[in-house]
Formats: sequence, structure tokens, C-alpha cells
Amino acid sequence: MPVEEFVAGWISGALGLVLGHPFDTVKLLGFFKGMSFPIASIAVVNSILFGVYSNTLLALTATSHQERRAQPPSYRHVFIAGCTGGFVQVYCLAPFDLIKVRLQNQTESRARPGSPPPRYRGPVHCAASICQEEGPRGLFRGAWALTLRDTPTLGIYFVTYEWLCRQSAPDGQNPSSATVLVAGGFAGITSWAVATPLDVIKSRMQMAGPKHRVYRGVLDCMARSARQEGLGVFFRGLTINSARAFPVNAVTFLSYEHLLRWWG
Ligand SMILES: CN(C)C(=N)NCCC[C@H](N)C(=O)O
Repeated sequence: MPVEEFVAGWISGALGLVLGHPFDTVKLLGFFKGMSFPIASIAVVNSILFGVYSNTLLALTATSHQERRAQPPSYRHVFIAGCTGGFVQVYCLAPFDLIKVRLQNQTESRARPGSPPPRYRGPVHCAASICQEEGPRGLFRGAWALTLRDTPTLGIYFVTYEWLCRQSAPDGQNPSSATVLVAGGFAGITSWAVATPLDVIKSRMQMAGPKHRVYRGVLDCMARSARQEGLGVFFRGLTINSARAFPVNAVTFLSYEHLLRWWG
């Protein structure tokens, strides 16, 4: 199994993350004070995503990354490989994402006057507390909603990227850096726009603990959120998600493509 896609995915994920840092800091009210937690988590998740995507395409089409411009895979194969990458990365992403959401929420409520002292002292303390109170399975709370969010949206992510690259690069030629930046940026925006409704539901399910089991499942959470807050609830965070998605994913794809060409 070729591993360079995993390494390129890790490095490009880390670079994208550096760019997304100011957005995450605004979004999370200062939660990401340092870079070590996001680099150790999101960059590894990106490595799994790109590595599984590329190796699934190799299994489906028998073409390596270097051969794919001359023999482009069908969009169906790109979609299946993207969904597979999305599905597999969820099992690494779920605990990190849960910790992020729990810390984010505590930072947001701390901004309110008279709020109680913080429950978690940082990412490691948060993980340890969840394990202690809910058992290791507690770290996977909301993983099902995350799977529903990421499996189809990552298929859409790679199809959008491929489609945009093929529109401007002649057959068999590598797309220019400008094309890769634009295609990567729009792939990020499109996938996050589609992912936002389930992102809202996923975060609500992650906040529910074993003691106050607020929702009976994903559908119950959707129905109750829509009933209580209207359909607009599904688009909460859409603007900041999209504004962050363009630069992060433009840089992620640009560095991923260049690293593979350089090693190729
Ligand atoms: C819609 N979703 C979940 C995605 N497109 N995920 C892949 C992009 C990952 C990138 N690090 C980011 O955070 O945008």
C-alpha cells in the first residue's frame, strides 16, 4: 500500500490548519490557544482521509496518483473513494472532535457573566474525564452523526475538486497551481455547505452526557431542533464554516498535489 499519500495528507492537513487557525480562534473564542492539539489531531485525520481516498482509487481503477491525470478515474469512482476516506477517518476524528466541541462549549458559556468555573482544564483532562465518567466508549459520543455528516460530504468534496480541475486543465495535464487553489477552495466550501446541517446535529449530540440523555437519536435531535428553533437552526455556522473552508482547503490541496508531484 503506497504511504506517500498518507504523509502528504498529514503535511497538507497541518498547513491548511495553520491557515484556518485564526478562523478557529474566532469561532472557538480562543479555545485553540496552542497549535499542538489541532496538529496532533486534525492533521492525522487528514492523513487518513487522503491516504484512504488515494488507496481506494488505486484498488478501484488500478491507477496510481501519478497516472491519474493521463487516465482520469470516473466521477463514480472518485465519489466512492471519497466516501470511503470520509467513513474511515471518522473513527479517528470522533474523539478529537468531541473534545473540541466540549471545550468550545465551556469556553462559550464562560464568556457569560456569573458562569460556573470550567469543568475541563484542557484537551487531555477533558479526554480523561470523559473516560472516567462515561468509559472509553464515551469518547465516541456523536460518532454516528459524524459518520452521516462526513461519508457523503467527503465524496462530494473530492468530486467537486476533480470536476473543477478537469474543467481548466487539458486532458492528461496537471492543473496549474491557481486551478488547484480555486478547485480546493470550492471543494471545501461545497462540502461544508452540505455538511453544516448535520454538523449542528452532531455537536448537539456530543454535548449530551450519560446523565442527561437529551435526544433519543439523530432523527429525534433533528426533529426537536427544527420544532423548537425553526429550520434556520440547520444553517447555524454556515458563513464562518464557508469562510474558513476556502483558504484551508485551497492550501491543503495545493500542498498535497505539489508534495506528490515532487516525490513522484
Ligand atoms: C465537510 N467536511 C467535513 C470536509 N470537507 N472535511 C474535509 C476537509 C478537512 C479540512 N481540514 C477542513 O477542516 O476543512
